[in-house]
Amino acid sequence: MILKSMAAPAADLSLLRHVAVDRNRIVHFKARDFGSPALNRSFWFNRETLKSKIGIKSLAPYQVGLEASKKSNAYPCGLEGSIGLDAVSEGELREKGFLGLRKTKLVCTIGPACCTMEDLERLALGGMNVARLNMCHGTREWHLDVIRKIKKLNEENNFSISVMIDTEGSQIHVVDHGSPSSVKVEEGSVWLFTAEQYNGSRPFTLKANYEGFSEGIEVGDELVIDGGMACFVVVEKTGSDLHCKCTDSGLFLPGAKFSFWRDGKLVKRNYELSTLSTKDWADIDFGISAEVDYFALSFVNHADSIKHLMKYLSTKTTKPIRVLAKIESLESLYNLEDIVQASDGIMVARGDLGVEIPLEQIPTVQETITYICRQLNKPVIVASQLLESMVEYPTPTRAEVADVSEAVRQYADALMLSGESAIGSYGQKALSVLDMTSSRMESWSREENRQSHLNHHKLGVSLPDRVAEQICNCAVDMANNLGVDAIFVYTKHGHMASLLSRNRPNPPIFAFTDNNSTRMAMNVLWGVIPLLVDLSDDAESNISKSIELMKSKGLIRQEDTVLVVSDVTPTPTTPLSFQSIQVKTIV
Ligand SMILES: Nc1ncnc2c1ncn2[C@@H]1O[C@H](COP(=O)(O)OP(=O)(O)O)[C@@H](O)[C@H]1O
Ligand SMILES: C=C(OP(=O)(O)O)C(=O)O
Repeated sequence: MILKSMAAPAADLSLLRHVAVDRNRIVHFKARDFGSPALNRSFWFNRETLKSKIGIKSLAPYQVGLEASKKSNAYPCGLEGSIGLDAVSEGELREKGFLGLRKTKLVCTIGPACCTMEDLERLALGGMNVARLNMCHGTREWHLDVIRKIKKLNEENNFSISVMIDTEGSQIHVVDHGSPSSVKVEEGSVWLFTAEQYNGSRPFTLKANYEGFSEGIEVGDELVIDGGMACFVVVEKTGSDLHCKCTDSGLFLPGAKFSFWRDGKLVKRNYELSTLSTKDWADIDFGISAEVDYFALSFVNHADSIKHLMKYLSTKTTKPIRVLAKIESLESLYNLEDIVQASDGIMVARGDLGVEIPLEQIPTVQETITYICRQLNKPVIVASQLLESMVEYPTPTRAEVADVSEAVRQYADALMLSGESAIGSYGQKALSVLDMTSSRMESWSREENRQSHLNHHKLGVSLPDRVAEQICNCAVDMANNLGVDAIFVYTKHGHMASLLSRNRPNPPIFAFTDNNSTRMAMNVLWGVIPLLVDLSDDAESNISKSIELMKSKGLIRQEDTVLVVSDVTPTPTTPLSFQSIQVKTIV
């Protein structure tokens, strides 16, 4: 067990790395650090520019994203035709060169504000790597329509957007006042919290969504709405109804989440609910038939629910669908390491987490989860309220930009938009802010050589496949020391690609695979550009073919150096299994 008492103010975050900072170091800021947009880009660009660069012709003119002004090492356009690289990465590579490729992946929640073909296309061009569908909202028909549109865009415009289904989960504790807008709560007012279901709204009454919502709750307990939007004390309990007096005024938003606290600690309530509800199982069957790429499982408290779902998937489909665990409860923090081990990746679901642990602990908990995920070689997505103000406003707050930068500085694999894209008026702008902010922080981290602060002594001893792990660690050291332009890796299941990514190398990792599920799964791996290609049993021929193809398209050129990691499995022609590192200079 890694984290012991998250609710207590002095939660044990003993595994949290303390990055050594030399306080006497004199920092010389370079003039170029200031004032210039990331990667010499101006803030807004004409989407037509990128479209024409990547050969997409079907779109109407409108503004989205960021302009990539030409870098001296930009690549010339080559022959038309597919080399298994998606159109957006190919366009970015031509525009900005190897180091200009963004490493941090971007996830967008799809909702009513961005569900037309044109909206989705804009998000794809703006850098969306994964489209998330939250099954808390909308009908299955609506979700299916979105999935079909995304698949059509992938096929017709050579995008590579993965689809994620996020389950509703059965442990959501929600109260509602029955009116569509927010309701003010005055200090001293007494409210009834009831499980009685009725239509419309009643004064000073809130409906809880679950009958047993007040089980184990006592007079004197504190009731906190949405992590602090309003606070109450329980003054009377009648049956399952609670009469609560407001101690800290605030607001009830529709569908507010709540938690109970006693003596400064969260009251753990063991509802007899399983992580996956009947509706969740039906949504999972829906996701299987719609051939989605990931399931994000809500309210995972133990590794068992992840294992259970994985087992179910293995009996229902031959297509590997990756299972991500959402960390959003206190219980999940107690079992964090087991959950990370069992899952294919993690989402730090800060929205619900902020209802269960004090808000001031979220930043350190996020850093700890990110660190543990990297140790255990699992991708991690940082989610919720990254640019919340952009649901309403066209620019983010400075604090939001700082929050995004912090997640990138921590080397999270991916960042996620929720309401900003699903219901906000400025979804594409929010995506471009993520794109620009992460690119800027990545280039700063690279210049500052920050990846050398990663805890290397722990990398290399923590995974079962230690040979592959060591090969990848050494490969990344070599790649950084030699200053190669790109890393190439050939991978069936994405394992070697993830081991390389885990070391957060300076050059981008081009991961060649012949498996489409692997390609889509690699969309959440930091710094990995997946390519879908035919691979033969002959590793050397795969390497030379892909280099030739990239060269013929003008994507690599003479004098570029590429570090190649290959993992050869035994075949009749190559009976030995071996892994190799080669450095090739393009001639
Ligand atoms: N498919 C959808 N249909 C309607 N509204 C949606 C949909 N997906 C997301 N939303 C809206 O976007 C907001 C933010 O999304 P998200 O963070 O995923 O959900 P939640 O607020 O339930 O945690 C939701 O509160 C909801 O209003
Ligand atoms: C991502 C989250 O989950 P959901 O949107 O389902 O509440 C969260 O709580 O932060």
